[in-house]
Amino acid sequence: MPAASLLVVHAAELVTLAGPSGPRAGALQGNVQVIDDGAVAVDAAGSIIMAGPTTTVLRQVDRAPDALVLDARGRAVLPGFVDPHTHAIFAGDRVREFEALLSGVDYLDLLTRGCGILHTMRLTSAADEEELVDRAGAALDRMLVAGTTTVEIKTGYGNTTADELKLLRVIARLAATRPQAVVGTLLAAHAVPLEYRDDPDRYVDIVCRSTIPEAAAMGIARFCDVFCEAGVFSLDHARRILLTGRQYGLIPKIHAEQRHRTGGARLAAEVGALTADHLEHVEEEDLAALRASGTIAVLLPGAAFMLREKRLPPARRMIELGIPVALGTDFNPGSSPIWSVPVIIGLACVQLGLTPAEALVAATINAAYAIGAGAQVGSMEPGKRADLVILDVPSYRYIPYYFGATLVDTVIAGGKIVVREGRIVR
Ligand SMILES: N=CN[C@@H](CCC(=O)O)C(=O)O
Ligand SMILES: [Zn+2]
Repeated sequence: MPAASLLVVHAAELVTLAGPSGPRAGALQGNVQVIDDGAVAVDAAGSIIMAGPTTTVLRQVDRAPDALVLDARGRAVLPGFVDPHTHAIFAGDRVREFEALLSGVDYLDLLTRGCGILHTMRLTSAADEEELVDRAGAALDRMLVAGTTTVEIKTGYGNTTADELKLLRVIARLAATRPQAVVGTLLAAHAVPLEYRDDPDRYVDIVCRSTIPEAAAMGIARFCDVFCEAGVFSLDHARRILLTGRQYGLIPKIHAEQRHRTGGARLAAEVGALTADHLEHVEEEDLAALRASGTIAVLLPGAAFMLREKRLPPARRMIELGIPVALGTDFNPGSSPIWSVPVIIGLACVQLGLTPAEALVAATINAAYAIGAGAQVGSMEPGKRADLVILDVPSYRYIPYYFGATLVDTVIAGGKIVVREGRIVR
């Protein structure tokens, strides 16, 4: 066993999330594994050596001479949050559009008028790589302060193949320079650019014949996603895009049944998508298909909240059926300008009826499996990346209870302290 170079000891509650491998479903959805007076030992390479009761860890793990010991008395220690669904690379914002939404304008009508996602696509396509790295980096800093140590980032605001490839380069630069682990997703089919409005098939041709093959060759994206929605990309478009992505080695993911039921959830099951995301408008037979295919439901209550969506995903029914549920922020400038996973946990409890334990599983280990990183992050287990969050409260149960509050004191990413007393350590 290597010597510990960092030890966190005497946590009031060490919430390890340790358990059998694979996403947690049904009765296991709420399996968080709490150790009172717990400790975690981290090696010099930034991996977890052991998590357990403080007395056991101190007895069994040797300490390097210069080891740093953090006393977490009175505090809860959790694995870093994993955000499995963000659109974090964009230029500008849509604060004025938010006011239009509040006054009753429909989110999808904005797209029809060339606004919404298309507005962000224009600004993002015009921005250079440097500016986008800086802007997304600032967003990732905010996420870090809120406890996110692993983040999935989608492209999707590029107008052309070249713009989408630019966004992939931004993802690669963020992955190389930020404290968080970053996972990339190609979302070339996010909105039909205005010039293809009358012939969306032609745009889908470009996505399938040029964007997907060229993007896959870069080796940056791991997943291929599509916004399957009435008036955006049809079920047939989505099928073609996801199958083409799969042919090029990109694992399917899908924005499904967000504003209307279009068959996206059943398509997810058909093409073996790892996740189906949103799912506000699913019906029982869609859930049966997801259950049968083992697809993870990624719920995004921030978007439903900001868009004042009346219909919410049937999270309790999903858990009852044994569908693993994960949570994401869906951070983006339109439907969810929310970067905080704790806020999402609060919404998931209050609006979707998850227990705090179920929501925590959804935002850590299940979110990790939702981006294919369940063996590396999402729980405190030997060999995993030492990503830890120390709260300034004694239990994870306070996260939804003190809704919207900043309870994160310290964040450790890959064994390094990156946030202390709520501030980034440079
Ligand atoms: N629904 C599609 N995509 C995003 C919204 C992106 C935007 O509005 O800019 C979502 O997941 O909610
Ligand atoms: Zn999204």
